[in-house]
Amino acid sequence: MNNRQLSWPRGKVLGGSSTVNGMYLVRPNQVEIDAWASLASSDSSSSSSNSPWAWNPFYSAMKKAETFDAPSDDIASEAGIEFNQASYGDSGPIHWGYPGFTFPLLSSWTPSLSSLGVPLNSDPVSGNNTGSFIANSAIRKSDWTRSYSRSGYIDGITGSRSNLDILTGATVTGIVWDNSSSTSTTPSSNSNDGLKATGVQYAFSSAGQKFTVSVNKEVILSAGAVGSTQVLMVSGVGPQAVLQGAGVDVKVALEGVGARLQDHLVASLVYSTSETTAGDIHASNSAESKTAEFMSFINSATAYVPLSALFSAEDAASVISSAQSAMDSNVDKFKSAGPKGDGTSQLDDAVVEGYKQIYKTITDTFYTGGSGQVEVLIALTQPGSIILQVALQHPLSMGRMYITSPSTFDSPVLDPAYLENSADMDIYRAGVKFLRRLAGTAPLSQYIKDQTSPSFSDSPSDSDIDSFLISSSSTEFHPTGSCALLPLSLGGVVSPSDLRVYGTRNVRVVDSSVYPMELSTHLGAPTYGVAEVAVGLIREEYEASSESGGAGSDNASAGGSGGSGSGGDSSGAVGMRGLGWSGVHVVLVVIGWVLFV
Ligand SMILES: Cc1cc2nc3c(=O)[nH]c(=O)nc-3n(C[C@H](O)[C@H](O)[C@H](O)COP(=O)(O)OP(=O)(O)OC[C@H]3O[C@@H](n4cnc5c(N)ncnc54)[C@H](O)[C@@H]3O)c2cc1C
Repeated sequence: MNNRQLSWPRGKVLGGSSTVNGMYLVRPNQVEIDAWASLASSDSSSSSSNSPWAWNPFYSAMKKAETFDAPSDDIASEAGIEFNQASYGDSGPIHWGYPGFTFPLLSSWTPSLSSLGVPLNSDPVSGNNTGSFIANSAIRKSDWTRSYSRSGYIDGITGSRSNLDILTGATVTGIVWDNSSSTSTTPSSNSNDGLKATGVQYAFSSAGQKFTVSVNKEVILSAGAVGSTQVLMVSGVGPQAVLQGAGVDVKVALEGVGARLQDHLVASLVYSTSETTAGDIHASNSAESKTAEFMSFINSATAYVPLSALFSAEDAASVISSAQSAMDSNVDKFKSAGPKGDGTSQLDDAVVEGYKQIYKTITDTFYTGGSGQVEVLIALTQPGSIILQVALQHPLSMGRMYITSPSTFDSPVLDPAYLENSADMDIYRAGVKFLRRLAGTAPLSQYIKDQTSPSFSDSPSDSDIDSFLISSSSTEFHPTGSCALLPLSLGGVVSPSDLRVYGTRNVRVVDSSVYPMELSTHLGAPTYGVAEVAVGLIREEYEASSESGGAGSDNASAGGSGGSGSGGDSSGAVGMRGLGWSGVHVVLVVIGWVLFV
C-alpha cells in the first residue's frame, strides 16, 4: 500500500489484547472451520470429521469458554437485537453480553441491510454467521465491566493456587534447549524426535539480567500472532534464511514460521448526522455520560456480506473465475518473494503448497459457499458522525513476518502484503460501493446526511476508491497465519494432533497465530475455542501418561496461558482452569503475560 507503515497495537498487559480490544464477540462460519479441519487432516488417514478442529468439537469448545447474558427487553427492542440463547454456553468464564445502553438508530441496521440482500441473522453463532445482526460484546451484565481473559481465567484463582506463579513485567527472550536432544535441524512430525526445551529465559529490560524458569514438562507459547512467532525465531526455530540473517543459530529449520502472515484490512466512510451519537454523549460530559450503563455502550452492529450481495451474479462469477485462473501465477509470485519478501531466496515448497491449498479453499469454497467476504460495521463513537466501515475477510494476499535481530526487545518486520492480490482489491472495492448503497438505504438513510470523508465525487471511479483504500485503510487488529496449525507437508508450524511445534518434543503454541487463513470473525472468540481445544488435548495426553505411570505423575511444570489464565483464552490463551491439576506447576511469564512453563 504505497509503502505505508501501519500501527499494529497489541495488549502488553495481563490479559493480552482481550484487555484492550473492541469487545466484539463473533463466531466464525462452519464452512471455514470445517475447511481448516480438512486441510489439517490432509496428510492423515483419519477423516477430518474426527478432528478436534472440525466445527462440532470446535463449537463445543467455544461454548465452554462462555456464559450468555441476555439483554434487557428494552435494550433488545430499542436496538433490534435477536438471539437464540440455546446456541450459547451457559457456564464458562467469558460473558457474552450486550451493552446496558443503546441507540434507536441501530434498529435501522438490519432492515436496511435486508433491503440490500443481507438479511437479519437471528442466530449467527451456531455455524452460519452470514447476514446482519447486533453482535455480542464481551460485557458482564452484573456490573457492566469488560469480560476478558484475565477476569475470566485468572482473577478468580490467583492466591488460591499454590501451583501457579505469574511473573508480570517480564519479557520472554527465548527458549532454552537441551542441545543433546537432537542433532538434526530438519523438523519431524514425530513428537518423540526433536529438540527438548529445558527452560524459558526472560528479562525485564533489553540490557537487563536474564533469568531462567526451568521446565520439567513443557513450554506453551501464547504470545499472540506476533509474539509467539518472534519467540520461536529468536530461539532458533524458523526459516533458515531469516535466522541466519538475524544472527540466530538454526536449531529447527521450520520454514512455515512467520510465513503467510495475514490480516483483516478495514476502511471507513464518515457521514454527518443530526442524531445523537455515543460520541456526542461522551463529549457532553453530562451525568448520563458517567453512568455505568452508558459507558458500557460499544459498537456492535455488524454484517457478514457474501459475494452475492456485493456483485451481480455475472460479476461475482467473473471475480471468482479470475481469481481461480490466476492461482498459478499468484503461487509463483508468492514463492519467489521468499521468506523476507525481497526475492533473495525462494520459499520452501511445503509452505508454497500450503499457500496453494489455502488459495483454493478461499476461491473454491469460501467465495462460493455463502460465507461473508467483507464485514460491514457501524460506529457511533465520533460526535456528529456516523461511520460505516468495511473489512476484507479472506485475503488471498499473504506476506510474512521475520526478525532482524536475536532480541525479543527489538521489533520484528511485519508484512502482511496487503492488497497485493487483485481479487482482494476487487472485493474490498465492492465493499466500499456497498457501504455507499447502505448509506442511501432506508431506514438507516434517514439518519445519514453528507459524506464528510473521504471527499469523493458523487460517482467515484474505481481508481478513486482504490486510491482511498490504499491511502487510508488500517488494520482490524486480526493478524494470523504465522504459526499455522497444518501438516508439515503444507508448511505447518504446529501439529493438528497436539499443537506441538514440529521438530520439538515439548513446545506448543496455543493462540491466534494458528489459523492458516483468516476467518470471517473477530479473532477473540475463536481463540478462546483454540485454547479450550488445547486444554482438552493436553489433559488427555497427561492423563493417559499418568495412568501408564508416565509424565503426568511427576512433579513437573506445564505450560500456561497467554494473557489470560486458565483453561483457554484468546488474548493470551490456554488455561489454568483446565490445566491446574495437582502435580503440575505452572509459571506464566508475562509482559502482559506469556508463556507457560
Ligand atoms: C486494538 C485491538 C482491537 C481488537 N478488537 C477485537 C474485537 O473487538 N473482538 C475480537 O474478537 N478481537 C479483537 N481483537 C483481536 C483479539 O483481541 C486477538 O485476536 C486476541 O486477543 C489474540 O489473542 P492471543 O492470545 O493470540 O494474543 P494476545 O491477546 O495479543 O496476547 C499475547 C500476550 O503475550 C504477551 N507477549 C507477547 N510477546 C511476549 C514476550 N516475548 N514475553 C512475554 N509476553 C509476551 C503480550 O504482551 C500479550 O499479553 C482486537 C485486537 C486489538 C489489538
